[in-house]
Parts: sequence; structure tokens; C-alpha cells
Amino acid sequence: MTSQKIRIAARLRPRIAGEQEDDAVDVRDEDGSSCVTVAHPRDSGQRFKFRFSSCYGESSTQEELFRNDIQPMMDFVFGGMTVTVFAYGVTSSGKTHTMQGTKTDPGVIPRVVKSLFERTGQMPHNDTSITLSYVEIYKDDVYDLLVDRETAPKLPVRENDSGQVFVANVNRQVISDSDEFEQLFATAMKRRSTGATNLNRASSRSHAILTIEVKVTNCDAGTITTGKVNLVDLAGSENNKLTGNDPSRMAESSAINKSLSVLGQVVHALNQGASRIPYRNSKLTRILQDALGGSAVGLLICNLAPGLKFRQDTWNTLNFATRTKEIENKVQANVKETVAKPYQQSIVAPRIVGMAPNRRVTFGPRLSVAQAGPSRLPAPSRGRLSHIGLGSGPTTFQPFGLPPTEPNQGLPAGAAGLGTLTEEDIDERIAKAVEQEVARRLAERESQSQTRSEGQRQTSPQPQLPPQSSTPPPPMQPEPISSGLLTPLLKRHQDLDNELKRRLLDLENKYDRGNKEMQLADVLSPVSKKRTGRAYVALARAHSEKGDLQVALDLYRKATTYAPDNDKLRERIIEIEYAVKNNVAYISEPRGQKRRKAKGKKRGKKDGHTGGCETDSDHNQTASENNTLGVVDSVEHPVAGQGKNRDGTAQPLGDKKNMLSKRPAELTDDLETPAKRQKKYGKREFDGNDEYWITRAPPRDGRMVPTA
Ligand SMILES: Nc1ncnc2c1ncn2[C@@H]1O[C@H](COP(=O)(O)OP(=O)(O)OP(=O)(O)O)[C@@H](O)[C@H]1O
Repeated sequence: MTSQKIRIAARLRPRIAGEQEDDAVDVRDEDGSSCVTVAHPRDSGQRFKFRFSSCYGESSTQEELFRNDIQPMMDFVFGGMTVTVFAYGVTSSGKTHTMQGTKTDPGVIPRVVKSLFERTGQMPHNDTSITLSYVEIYKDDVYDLLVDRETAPKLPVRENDSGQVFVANVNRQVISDSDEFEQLFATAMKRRSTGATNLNRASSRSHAILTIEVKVTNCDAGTITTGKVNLVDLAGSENNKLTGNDPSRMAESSAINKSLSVLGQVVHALNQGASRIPYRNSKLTRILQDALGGSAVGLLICNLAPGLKFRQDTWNTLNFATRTKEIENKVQANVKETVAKPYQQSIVAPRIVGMAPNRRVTFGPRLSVAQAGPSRLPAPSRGRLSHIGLGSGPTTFQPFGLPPTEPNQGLPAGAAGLGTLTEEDIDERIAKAVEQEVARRLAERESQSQTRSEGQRQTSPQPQLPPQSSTPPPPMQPEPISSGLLTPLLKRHQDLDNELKRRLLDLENKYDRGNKEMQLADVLSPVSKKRTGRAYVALARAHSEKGDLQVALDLYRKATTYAPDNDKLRERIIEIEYAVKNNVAYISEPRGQKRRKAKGKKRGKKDGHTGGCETDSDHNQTASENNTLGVVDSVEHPVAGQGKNRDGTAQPLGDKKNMLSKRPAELTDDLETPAKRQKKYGKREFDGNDEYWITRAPPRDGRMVPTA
């Protein structure tokens, strides 16, 4: 792992028709290196200088930029690293021109693709593949540009086990040459949201991210190297006085400015070494997380528009670039060995090597998921579960056979038969084996219980059974049966099969439900997410007060999908889990304690604290950052304003649609209504913890009372 600062390239575009000549901004050579200079607003004799990794003037060419700054980064891609290039600047500063270019004057994207293919063409001994995905972030929703817009759903953004953020369910297209790319890209570009503004006839209304993955399998070295390049054409920050946007354009503009403002906050937080970086405040920063303080190599192209008209924007862009160049990434390569590692050999190889087809997999008693090495077991999918023995009896529990053993192709001992399996392949096979092992054990347990119950039947006096003999009984033969009755053997097999089916389906349903919940949470707006979370919490609380702790626990767990960062919620789940596990009563926090906390929290918010979303410095930054980016008007605080009046005070009951009014009828009977509550407690109570109105049992001492 090596540290690498983000590189900055500034590019000043030439004047376009109708723009006035002046020297407000220029690029010049000074002291042996080039820099951008901006005229002092009040003293034209003075100029501010900005130095970056490279600076390109109005006459610079696409070829120059590519050769100096982009081409050298391709080495990183082939070394298994992720490279992110993003074009940043005010609207009409030339971002799309730089990234896409035109047919006659291609930009960074087509040049990168061409260079990748040229390079893979020089690797005849390696197996290479180039895969493409292309998405746009429009009003903070992610859409696939490789599918028709009419049918393109909003795509969720997720994080994998190793903390890497990715766009889920995105189309990934393998391309075999530059021509195929050009066709695909030309169609995708037409799907991107663009519109005319006063400043740009074809202004991008979205951020577009093209991801190219390069996979090189080196059979000699036994490695698979997966590098990636993200080419990002950001939408431009907009000054709505200049763009003359209509209301629909204003909504887009506000979303663009907001996400760029969050980008500014992220950069600031990184520079401050803040403990919490607000990546999650916009999809853009979430997706670019790896490039900003993560493990990718980054290049920021700062596009600048010439002239006095854009001086303030130029100034903002240059300030943003100056802060960004301080960000340091910990660059990591993604290189995997194609042969099994020691932990995999010890578990997988001895069992599977040379296994006869259709022999049952018999893992030793020590095998567990945890022992299957540090690998991440893929979550069971419908496809994978459903093909295990469903639909026929237990004899169909097939081993997770590798293909018939192939001759050892010079692989290390112990890896024989694994061929060129990748770590993922092996992980997947382990997962399958574990699933099958679960199925086998279920079947075994079932058959043991059948044997036991048969044994009991045999020991009890049953005149119709033959006398017991000391010799082992012959293999059970199905007896002729009277019509309409199953033989015991068939019946046993069928019961077993049904039980197995039932359990596997339960497992699948559980997985599907969890997945749906996640997907739903991903597509909801932050406000709806919060509301749904609250609704679950309200129901959970109602159940916990009824003593129905298991149901309450399930509901609280569901609520965490919508409020993953809520520590209180997690704490409550742990408490209830403890209560359920140890069979002790669970009692909610005493009221007084909570109210005090609530007041404290509200005071904190008034003072500028944001409920854990940002640090103080983040918050203070909001104003300064936005001033810098020139987007003060569009800033929305992520937390402030929810569940409160405009003046920051809590909304009284009745003014707000509280969650209790949405409770199912069966839950409301034995709960307090707001009127009952008022009668009982004399005044209304606000639960500052989760910002919703709740019913509460009379205060009791202590949090848990053992019942036994
Ligand atoms: N280096 C350049 N050489 C020639 N023309 C350029 C150059 N850069 C930009 N232009 C022209 O300037 C105009 C605006 O450029 P472009 O659309 O790329 O801006 P943008 O920053 O992507 O704008 P937006 O954020 O609104 O999408 C276009 O007509 C483009 O052809």
C-alpha cells in the first residue's frame, strides 16, 4: 500500500463565439513551470497564481492532456489499481469536451479505451477482458446509461464486506474492441440528461461515471490482476442568475449544486483529518469515496472558463483544487493468486481432490463457516439454494463436484484439480458445499429421529412385528402396500424432503425479505427512510411494552435498515436480545432520564450540532465551503428541520402526523392514545431520542428485572 496525493490538472478553455476578450484568467509559464493566474478584482496590476501538477492554456490540445496526465496512469490500471479521473468546473467550462470530446477531436474517454486495447493487444500470453459500466447521477438518483431510460430503474449504492462502495445491479458489458465501445458509448451518451441553459446549449444535468474494468489473467505467474478506471464528467456548478434556469432546471441545478457542495465538504473534512467524512450525504461522494481519501489513484481536471464573467467561478474552482491536492489516498493493488491459498487447501483440497462423481461430501465435524478462511461467503441466492435437492428425495444431494479431475498442469501440490480457480470460485464452491452440508445434516438428523422413533416402536410390545434378532436387520425393503397408502420408506423420504424444502424455502424467503428491505431502504429518500424507520420503532416499542419481545426485536432490527447509524437503536436491540436470551423482563428507560437527554440534544442542535452527521468543523464548513463554491442558496442541512418547527422547536403533537395514528388496530387497543396520555401525565411528552411521539409505560426503576 502506498500513499499518493491526488494530482491536479487545470485546463482553461478557449473563448467561444460571443465571449469578450479580457485577461481576467490566463495560463502562463513562470519560473520554469506553468501556472494559472487570476487578476485581482480591485487592483488589475496584481495577479494571483495557482500552481498544480500541470496547467493547460487555451491553445492546449486533447492529445497533450492525454499524453502528459492520463496515459501514465494506465500503468496503475494494469497494476491492479483503481484510477479515478474527474472533470470539475463551472457550467460551460469544457468538462464534457475534455472527457468525451468530439468525433474529430476525441477526449479522455475514447483515448483511454483505445490505449487499453492497444496495451492488451501486446499481451498475447495473458487472458485479458475489458468490461464497461456507465451510470449517471441525476437529482441524487443513480441510473444505468447502458439500458433504455424508460426501463432504467434507480440503482442502489451498496458497500461490500471490504468496505468498497459500488452501484448494485448495474449492467456490465464486456467489449472486445474500440469500435464496439464507440457504438455502445454513442448510444449511452444520448441517454444522458442534458438541457439548454443560457451558458451552454448542451449542458449536462447529471454527473456521469464511466467505469472500465481491466482483468488480466497471467497463467505463468498464476495471478489475476483487476484494475479499474473511473472517468467522471461532473455536472457544472451553476449560478442561476447567469444560467436563466426555468423551475425544472432550477430543481436540477439545486441537486447539482448540493452534491458539489457535499463534495466540497468531503474534501474539507479530509483536509481537516475529521473523524467523520460526510461521504453519505450525497450519492456522488459515496460513489467517489474510493477516489477521495480511499485506495484509488486520483486525477482532478479543473476546467476553467475564460473572462471576467466567470472570474468568481474560476476563483472557487481553483480554491477547491488547491484543497483537493492535499488529499492523500492509500493506493492498493487488486492482484489475486489463481491457486488455492494454504487455508483453502486445508479445507477444500483434501475433500474435493479426486472425489468420485456423485459421492456425498462429508466434511469433518470441525468445518464451520468461520473456518472456511477469511473469505467472504457469498450470500445464498435463490438460484443456488433452489438447485440443492429440491424436487426429489435425499438421494439427489449431489456433491459440489469440481469438473472431473484434470491432469495436474504444473500447479503446486495440493492445488491439483483446482485448475485455475480464482479465490471467488473457491469461495463460491465453499458456500455451495456449506449449503449442501446443511441440507445433508438436516436429512441426517431427520433420519436419526425416524430411526429412534422406529426403535421405540420396536421395543414397545407390538404383536404384529416379528421378534427381534441379534443379527443386524437386512436392508429395509419396501413392503407391498394396500392401495392408497405410502410405504413407510417412501413416506419417510417424502417427509424428509418436504422438511428440507420447507427449511430451505424459509431460508430463501428470509434472505429475500432482508434483501427487499435493503433495496427499499436504498431507493427511499432520506426523509421517507427516516419516517419508515420511526414507524418500525413505534411498532417495536408498542410490542415491547406488551411484553412481545421477539416481535419487538424483529421490528427494531428492521428499523436499523432505515437508520443504520442510530446508536441508540443498536443499544436497544442489544438490550432486548439480552432480555430474550436470558428470559428477563425488558423495561424501557425511565421517562425523566430520556427527557433530560432530549433537551440536551435539542440544545445541541440549536448550537449547530447535527446529530452525529458531521463534526463541528464540518458544520462550520458548510457556510464557508458553499461560499467558496458559490452555491449558498442551495444548501440543505441533512438533519436540521426534520421533526421540528422552522424555529427549531419540537413540533407539538397534533401538528405532525405522528406514527401512532398509523398503528394497526390490533396494536392500539391496549395502548395509550394521545388523549389518554395527556389525562394521565398532564402534559405531552416528546421523545427526543428518535424525534417521534410515543406511548410509554409508567416509569419504573432499573432497566431490566430478572424474572427468574
Ligand atoms: N478545449 C476546448 N476547445 C474547444 N472548444 C471547447 C473546449 N472546451 C470547451 N469547448 C466548448 O465550450 C462549450 C462548453 O463546453 P462543455 O459542454 O464541454 O462544458 P461543460 O463544462 O461540460 O458544461 P456543463 O457543465 O454545462 O455540461 C462547448 O461548445 C465546447 O465545444
